[in-house]
Amino acid sequence: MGTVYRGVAASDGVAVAKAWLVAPSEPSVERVEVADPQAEWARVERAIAAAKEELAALRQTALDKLGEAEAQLFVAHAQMLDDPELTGQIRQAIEAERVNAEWAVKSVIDTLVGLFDALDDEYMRQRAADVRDVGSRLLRHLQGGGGASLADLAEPVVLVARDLAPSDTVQLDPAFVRAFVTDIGGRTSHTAIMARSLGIPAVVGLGDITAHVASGQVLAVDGSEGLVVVEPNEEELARFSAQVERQQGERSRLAALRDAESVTLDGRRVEIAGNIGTPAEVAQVLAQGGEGIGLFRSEFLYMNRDTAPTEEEQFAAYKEVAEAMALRPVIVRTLDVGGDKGIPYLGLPHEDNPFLGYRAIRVCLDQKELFAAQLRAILRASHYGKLRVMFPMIATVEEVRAAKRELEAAKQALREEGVPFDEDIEVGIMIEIPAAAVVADRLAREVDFFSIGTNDLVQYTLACDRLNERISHLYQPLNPSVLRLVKMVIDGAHAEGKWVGMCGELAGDPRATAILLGLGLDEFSMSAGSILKVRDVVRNTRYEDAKALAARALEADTEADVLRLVEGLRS
Ligand SMILES: C=C(OP(=O)(O)O)C(=O)O
Ligand SMILES: [Mg+2]
Repeated sequence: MGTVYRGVAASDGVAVAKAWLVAPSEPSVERVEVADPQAEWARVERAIAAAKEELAALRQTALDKLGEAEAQLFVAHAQMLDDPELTGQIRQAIEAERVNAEWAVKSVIDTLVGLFDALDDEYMRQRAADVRDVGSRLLRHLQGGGGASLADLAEPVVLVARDLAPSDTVQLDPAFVRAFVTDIGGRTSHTAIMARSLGIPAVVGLGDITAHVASGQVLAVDGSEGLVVVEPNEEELARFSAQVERQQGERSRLAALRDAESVTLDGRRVEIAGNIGTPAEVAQVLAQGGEGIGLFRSEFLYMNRDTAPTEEEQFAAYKEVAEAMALRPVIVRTLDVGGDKGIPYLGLPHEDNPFLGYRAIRVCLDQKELFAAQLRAILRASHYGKLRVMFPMIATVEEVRAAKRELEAAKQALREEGVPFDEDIEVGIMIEIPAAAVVADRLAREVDFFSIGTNDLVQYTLACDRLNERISHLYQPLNPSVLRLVKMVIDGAHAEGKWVGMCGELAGDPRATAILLGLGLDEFSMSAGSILKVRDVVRNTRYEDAKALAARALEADTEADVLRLVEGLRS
């Protein structure tokens, strides 16, 4: 039998392929005295040129696949290699100590990383990670070239990594990357969300899988169960291969649902939409038959750059999405910064409890100019499609009123300037804080719709950090406590004639679909890769049965009991 490891099921699907260790433990670098320091420096110059070429290619890939914001990261890395401060220190180390290039690069990079790390500040830690990334790239080129680059993959593999850096994820080609498994991360970490949107099976939070696997070993991965089998025996291999085949058949069956209606057997219609972070992701949502965009995480436009995007830049991005979706609805969520989403130039202070701190709507209501630029951009773009605006992290009725006042002020200014926008643009809020769920009946009077953000709602309800794998057993989206809150939200909105969507990861979990239908959810928004699976469940469920199931789930004692109820309905 192969050795079995269990982690967090992050992205559905099974795969069998050889392991490929990403950035295996740093190549060892020895200190060697050299006779010709000039020749060593020339080696560094060649390595820098090669690294910059590689970064330019990465930037182009990021631009094509993800958009300008992500591409900026690679520009920043290339700039670091041009920084005379950095290159000067490397050169000096070579000349003064008469040491080999590798040693000089490693010691300069290590010192810099140490300095940044010691500052205990989110921005500086990110800088440290960037410097480390640039340093490893340089070392790789000094030690004989780009052999370890993911872009060079030529056969199907399972990636094995501590975590995946942006420069890794951007290169993932589903044709070669059959699955990935990582030491750290939870179901809602960015790596996991990325895996689901690419439709790649993944298991994360495995602890130290990188220490137990060598490149070339065969791995069988079950992303739905969170299982990894290292060197499976024949019997296991046969079982997994049969599953892979079934999965391929299932994929073609689901593809036929691309243009089908999202309607239950007894006629209840819901909307199934996609979540995106950049305009480039719209294509994936449309390819999977998404009926709208239920969440455009606008903060991605603000990341990996040194200043906030201007009103014009934002306008262009929102307009692009509005037009690409034609008249299908698009919900733009205003800036959700803070917590796990750092944006250094906004000058957010260091906080002991960032998830309970200065973030999202709290920042926007405080930094009014930042907010106004975004609201103007969204309103202007609303003229070109069917945009809706949504405020994140609402805890109180006053916050909604204050946010709406800012929106009204932006509208008034545009009217005075004669700039066209959709006067009837719908306004909604995220329900992701338990306080908001509890007073949903009151909040419903203030807005046109709600969208439930279960990623945060679950962490706040169970007091369980969504990124902490040590307590991932407590991160229970189907815990009856969460379901009861969801019910309060839906009932509160419906009583006021308002509709309710869900854009947290639970909306894309087919195990939850029948319960959410039964609770009365009107719109489901998820990673593109889940759309067809959820539509399939909707089309095979009777609304009347779903209501009965939901009623029983609300009375269950535990999440495990809820899951057993779901299994009962399915079998
Ligand atoms: C959709 C959500 O927002 P994010 O994951 O961006 O915090 C959520 O909290 O469920
Ligand atoms: Mg959230």
